[in-house]
Amino acid sequence: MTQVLIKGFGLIGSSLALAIRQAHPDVTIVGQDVQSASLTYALDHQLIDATATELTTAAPQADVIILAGPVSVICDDLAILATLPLKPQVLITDVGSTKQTVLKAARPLQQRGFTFVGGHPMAGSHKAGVQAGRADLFENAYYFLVPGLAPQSALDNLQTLLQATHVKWLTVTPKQHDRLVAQLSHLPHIVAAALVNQTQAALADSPLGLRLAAGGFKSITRIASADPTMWTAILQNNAELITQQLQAYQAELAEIQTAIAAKNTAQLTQFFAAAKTTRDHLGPEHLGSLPNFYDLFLNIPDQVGALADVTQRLAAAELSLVNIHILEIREEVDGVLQVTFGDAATRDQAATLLQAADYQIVRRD
Ligand SMILES: NC(=O)C1=CN([C@@H]2O[C@H](COP(=O)(O)OP(=O)(O)OC[C@H]3O[C@@H](n4cnc5c(N)ncnc54)[C@H](O)[C@@H]3O)[C@@H](O)[C@H]2O)C=CC1
Ligand SMILES: O=C(O)C(=O)Cc1ccc(O)cc1
Repeated sequence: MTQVLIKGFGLIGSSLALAIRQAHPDVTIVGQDVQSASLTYALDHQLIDATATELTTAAPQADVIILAGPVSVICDDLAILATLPLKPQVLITDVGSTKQTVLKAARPLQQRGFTFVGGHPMAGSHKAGVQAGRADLFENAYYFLVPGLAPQSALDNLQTLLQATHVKWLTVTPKQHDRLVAQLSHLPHIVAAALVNQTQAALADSPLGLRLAAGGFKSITRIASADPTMWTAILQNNAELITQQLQAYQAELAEIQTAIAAKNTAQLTQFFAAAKTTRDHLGPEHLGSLPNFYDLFLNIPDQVGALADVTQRLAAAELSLVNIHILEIREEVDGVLQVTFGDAATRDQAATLLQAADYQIVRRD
């Protein structure tokens, strides 16, 4: 029976596990993570069949190894794998957001004759952790494959294993990959985080400050909620290309600053018109890549039927939810219920409906 080892069992690792389970229920999935709570959750929810504590002992048993920790950890793991007595036919892959340093780190492994295929799903979320995992997270998204020295049969096997992700496969070189994602993903994350930090500082003396922000600020900065450890590793592993693109972006900002100072109406209008034309052709957010999901967190009383009451109210109003999850509930203490929706409008309608029924909404994101 095929055994798949997934090291780094967070958002991406758990979402891939769910997709593998869907298409290949007979595959044994072993999870490894530094956070034992993630593995307990994964076992409890049947995302994995077993846990592993050490790569050194788990990897030699595996037929497929998926490295899904932060990029820096993936590079370290590849160096360790090169020293282990792996199965000769093992297929090793990763999901890291950068590819040049990853492929470089895979060289010793390849020199020993093992097969490594670099991978990167262009879908995800600003949310981290095993509990955010979804089988349909990658639907319609592009999934980069960076074969390096791997034969076509290895790419075919990986695509078969991950067929339930319903991604669009795209084979690229490490450099092509890193250039594309520096511009489309890494630079936007820097811009979002910089905007949040600068706004926080600029409005520090305003009593309501950031809480006054409308939808525009929230949608352009959503990805600033992403995991800091993951993004530090990404920036360090794609530093050169990100630096070049940051310089080009700063030049764009300087140009618009000059146009504002010069009261150059034509240039200002052209600036927004060009962006609007390009953005309008991108299509709806849920098609193509980067699906999103929207959460409501509400207090629920420790009473039999509380969960059913919430779901019945939503069903009666024909508000469909993607997932529902009790975060904590202790005897005689209120619990927090996380209800996930496919779009912001449905989530907001659900919030209004539940508030009217005296449920307290503690957070939405
Ligand atoms: N979040 C996203 O939207 C996307 C992320 N990626 C890439 O996928 C990888 C994983 O990202 P996520 O799943 O989002 O992050 P995550 O934070 O949800 O999961 C990462 C997991 O790795 C574990 N981990 C960290 N160091 C470890 C170590 N030394 N040994 C074992 N486990 C370790 C963490 O405990 C965590 O559970 C990263 O390389 C990221 O760049 C790729 C596409 C999208
Ligand atoms: O949530 C979003 O919009 C993202 O941008 C997700 C994402 C994060 C990292 C990647 O390497 C790919 C996709």
